[in-house]
Parts: sequence; structure tokens; C-alpha cells
Amino acid sequence: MAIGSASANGRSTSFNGGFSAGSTASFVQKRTLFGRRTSSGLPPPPPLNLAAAHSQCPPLFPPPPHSASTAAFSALRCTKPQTQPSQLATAPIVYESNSGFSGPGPAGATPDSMVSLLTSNSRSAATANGAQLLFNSAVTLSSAAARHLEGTHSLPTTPLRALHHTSGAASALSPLHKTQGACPPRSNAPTSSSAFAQPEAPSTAMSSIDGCDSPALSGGSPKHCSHANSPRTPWITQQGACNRVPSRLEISDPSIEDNIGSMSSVYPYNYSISSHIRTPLRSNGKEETRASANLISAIPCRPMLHTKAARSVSAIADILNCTDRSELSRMRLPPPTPTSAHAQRDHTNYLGQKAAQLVDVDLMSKHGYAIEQLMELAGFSVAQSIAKEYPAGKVLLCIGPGNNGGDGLVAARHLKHFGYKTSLYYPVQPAKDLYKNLLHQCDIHHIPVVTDLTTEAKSSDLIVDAIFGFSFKGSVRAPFDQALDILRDVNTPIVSVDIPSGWDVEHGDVQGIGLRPDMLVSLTVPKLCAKQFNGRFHYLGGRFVPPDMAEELKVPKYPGTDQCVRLA
Ligand SMILES: NC(=O)C1=CN([C@@H]2O[C@H](COP(=O)(O)OP(=O)(O)OC[C@H]3O[C@@H](n4cnc5c(N)ncnc54)[C@H](OP(=O)(O)O)[C@@H]3O)[C@@H](O)[C@H]2O)[C@H](O)CC1
Ligand SMILES: [K+]
Repeated sequence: MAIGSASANGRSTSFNGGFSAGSTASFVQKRTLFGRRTSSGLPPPPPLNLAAAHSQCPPLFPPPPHSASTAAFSALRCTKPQTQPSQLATAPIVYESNSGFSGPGPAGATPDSMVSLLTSNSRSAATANGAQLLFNSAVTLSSAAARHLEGTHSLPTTPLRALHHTSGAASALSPLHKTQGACPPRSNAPTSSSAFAQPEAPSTAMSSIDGCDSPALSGGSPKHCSHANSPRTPWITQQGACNRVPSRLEISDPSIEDNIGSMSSVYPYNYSISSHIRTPLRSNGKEETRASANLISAIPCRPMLHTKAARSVSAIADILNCTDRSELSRMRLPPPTPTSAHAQRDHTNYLGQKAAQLVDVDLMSKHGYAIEQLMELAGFSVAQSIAKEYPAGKVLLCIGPGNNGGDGLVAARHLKHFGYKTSLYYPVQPAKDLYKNLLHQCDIHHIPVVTDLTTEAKSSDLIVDAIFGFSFKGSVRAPFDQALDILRDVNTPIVSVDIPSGWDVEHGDVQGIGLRPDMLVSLTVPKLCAKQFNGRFHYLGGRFVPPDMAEELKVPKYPGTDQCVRLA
């Protein structure tokens, strides 16, 4: 089934890049900021000779002194003709966030002052941290500043390691390339959109960067090794054709502080950070922090600094390894405009494990609901949340032995009705009628049960984690321990039902299981661990709570007839 063309509910959106109503609004706002002079008083950037840019593909940054060949760099240059003219023409310094805030840079800042600040800081960072952070800091510049930088400064570029291309990203990007068609293919580069799915062997010169054999770039972590079947990332590593953009990047550096893990500035495409963690690695006990970013739009030349990090001046200083923090402190951003999502989240009530179980009991005893009723609505809300953010594609649902698994079985059926191609991984099938009936219903909807989790997980566009919910406790037992390892390592986006499996219901991933869902669908009321969720989409489902109880639990309002509401 085609991915990335249209969602199940008819909206056109990109896989990994769907915008909710709220984020669409902010997206529009950002485009406006890029497109015309704002009230910030920023001077207009120098005019750009678009014709020259289009014909010559000038480099965004000078070639790095240490690595890539000139030929490899020409691929990077090819990204420029795809840039939207309106963005290039009058771009002020803009900070963007994936949570709805967008605003001009600090008052009085000019591309020039930003460039010199970031450049000098970046240089010192280069010494301490290597080029990886350097690139991240440099790309906090707007396209205007980046153009300025091009002509006046010499920055080494940094290969961010990209771990994964999905066909979703391919489809998301292919229309852009088809219509703009500006990138001349390399002689050995495939030209059609299917090229995205095809691995391209990295040259020897870059393999130490793109691959896993560079402890400096991988944070010494074998966990970050590129996946044998994942294509390398030609663009980011300056390896290949410009029409290949990773859908997900992973940035790791042991020197990154916890609080800046949410910073994502991946140039020139628009990425949003999905997770950052400091995990004791199982293999060698070393600590690392890593950030991963998902492609959210294929419009190039929109560098971004997420406000979560941007609001913390000291965090920026840390990532830049800045010696003069007073300089950075002048870069304070205006407070974010509260969005309904923010407001909802701020007032959200979070439940501990016991409280969640008691609510469940109350619903079924005091209020007379049958589990089947609740589960149907819970699973339906999961399917609807998914349909709001991910276009129809292949979805693998991983089903656990309890009611969380039951929600997954229900969701599988509804997703199938919505046009998704669904399959189940269901290694422990309890004999209870409740589950047997749900499985039978999946069967008559032609939803197969698969056994090879690794293969299925890799070949799916989305994974639903319905393994454990609010009754999870202790360390993960077989066969789910292995299953969670596989889910942790796969690059397919994950939607967790109620609780990211393996996470402590209240304290999050204390066991270092490492599951980092892209979406969390909390049910009834978010549980405490949801505070630590930092994927892209947080929804609430289970629209069955009677009004008095809803008031007591501070259940957010659901819009219209929706079965789910986006919290963040
Ligand atoms: N009101 C609501 O919000 C509703 C939520 N629903 C969903 O139900 C789950 C909670 O379901 P529950 O059955 O209570 O629990 P779980 O799905 O979390 O799983 C229990 C099973 O998991 C096994 N388990 C527990 N810990 C481990 C572990 N460490 N390793 C392996 N297996 C584990 C457990 O086995 P036991 O032997 O310990 O009993 C159970 O088999 C909630 O999160 C929502 O998703 C309802 O659908 C509707 C109402
Ligand atoms: K789960």
C-alpha cells in the first residue's frame, strides 16, 4: 500500500511528518515568518541571487577540511535549488519548535551577530567535542544567516549519523523532487523516488563516520551501529545524491548534557526531536546521551532550534561549549504562546499505578461498564489517534498478554477498517474468551498473526506497542524481553498504548529498556510515566469516563465527536 500520499482520514500528509491541527497552524505561522519581514525589527537579509543559486548549487558550508571529497560535497550543494524562494528571500533569524511556538530571534540580533557568536562558540566546541556538535550549533542559524556564513566564515561540516530511511520518507520527499527536479543525479545514483529505499554503499572515506567504527561519533555505543539493512545517509554524510534524506537521525555524544538532549537542528531539512535519553548502556555500563530526530517536512533550508532547548540559555551554552555565557544570555527568547495543547497538558492529571487500577475497577464495578465496552472504545481511540498522524500503511501490532494487548487487538481491527494493512505479533495468547474473541475478530478481518518479529518490524511503516499497560511490574520476562530489544533497535516509528512497554508506570524507563515511542496514546488519564515521554505525539483516548468522574480526574475535553484528544 502506498505510504505518504494520503492518510486514512483523507488528509494529505507525510509519514513521519503528519501535522495535527495545532501543528499545522504553527507550520503556517512559521512559513509566514520566513516569508516576510516580521515586527522584530530585524534588518532584511541581503538579497539572494536565486538564479545563481539554482544554476550553481553553491555550498551551504565550505567543504570540511578533514574528510569529504569535493565530489562528495557537490551532492550537498544540490540541496539548494529545492529551497523555497520565499524562505530565502526574507528569512529573519527564527527559532522554531515542534510544540507550536515560533518566533523571531533575539531583539537586535542580525545574521551577522548570530553568525559570529555561533561561529566563535562553535570553534571552541569543535576542539572539545569534535565536529558533531559544531554542525548542530551552526545550524541554529536561519537561512539568511547561513548564507551570510557561507561567504564569511569557515566552518567544518559535521556528519550526523543517520540510521534509517523509511519508504514513508521517500514518498514524502518524492513529490518535491519530482516537481522541482533540480538535483542532477550522480552517475550511480538512482533517480526515481524508489531510490530512497535503496541502499547505497558508502565510500571508504566516509564509512568510519557513517558507520559504527568511530567511537567519537557513536559515543562508543555499539547500540548506535547502523543497521545492516538500513541505507546509509548520503546527504548527511555528504555521500550520495541529494535526493536522499533520512527520515530519522540519531545524534549521540557523551558530552551532551541531559537538558539539551531535546535540541534538534538538522540542516537543511526540518526535523523534530523525538527523544533524548541518558541511559546506562547494558553492554559496557557507559553513560551516553542521544537525541533522535524525525523528519517532519521536506522543505529544505529551515534550520530550527527547538524551544525546549532554546529557552534554556545555559543549555545552548553547553551545546556550544560556550565560554561566555553572558553573550548567550542576551539571546533570550520571548515566552512561547500557549497553545491549546500546552494548556491541556499543563492541567493534565497524572495517575500512579494504583490509582489507574482503581479507576478501572470503579468504571467496571461502580459504574457497571463491561471490560469489552471499555476496551472497544480504548482500542478505537488508539486507531483514531494513529489515523490522525500517520497515513495508511503497514502496521504491526505487538500484543501483550493483558488488557493492553486487548486494546491492541481492537485497534488492529479498526485500523484495518480505516485502510491500514495490519498484522499481529502475539506470542502469548491467553485462553480467556475476551482475548480469544478479539483474536477471532481479527482473523475474520484477515489480519494475520506473524512470528518473525525482526523481519516484520523492519518491513512495517508503524509499530503499535500494546504489550504492557498499567499493570506491568518487575523486570520483563520472556518472550517479551527479546521482543522489546527488537523494538528498541528498529527504526520504525512506534506508537505505545497507555504505557511505553517496559517502562515503570510511574517512573518511566528505570530499567533502561530503551523503548522510545514516537506517539503515546494514554488511556482514560495519562499515567505518571507519561511526563517523561518526549516523542512527537501525545494523545489521550478512552472517551468513556462519566462526567463526574471526568471532572474529578481532570480529564481534558475531547473535541467534537473525536475519540481522542492531542495533549502535546
Ligand atoms: N480504564 C482504562 O484505562 C482501561 C484500560 N485498559 C487497558 O488495560 C491496561 C491494563 O490492563 P491489565 O490487564 O491490567 O495489565 P497489562 O495489560 O499491563 O498487562 C498485564 C499482563 O502483563 C503481564 N506482566 C506484567 N508484568 C510483566 C513482566 N514484568 N514481564 C512479563 N509479563 C508481565 C501480567 O502477567 P502476570 O503473570 O504478572 O499477571 C499480565 O498477564 C491499560 O494499560 C489499558 O491499556 C482497558 O482496555 C480498558 C479500560
Ligand atoms: K504499551
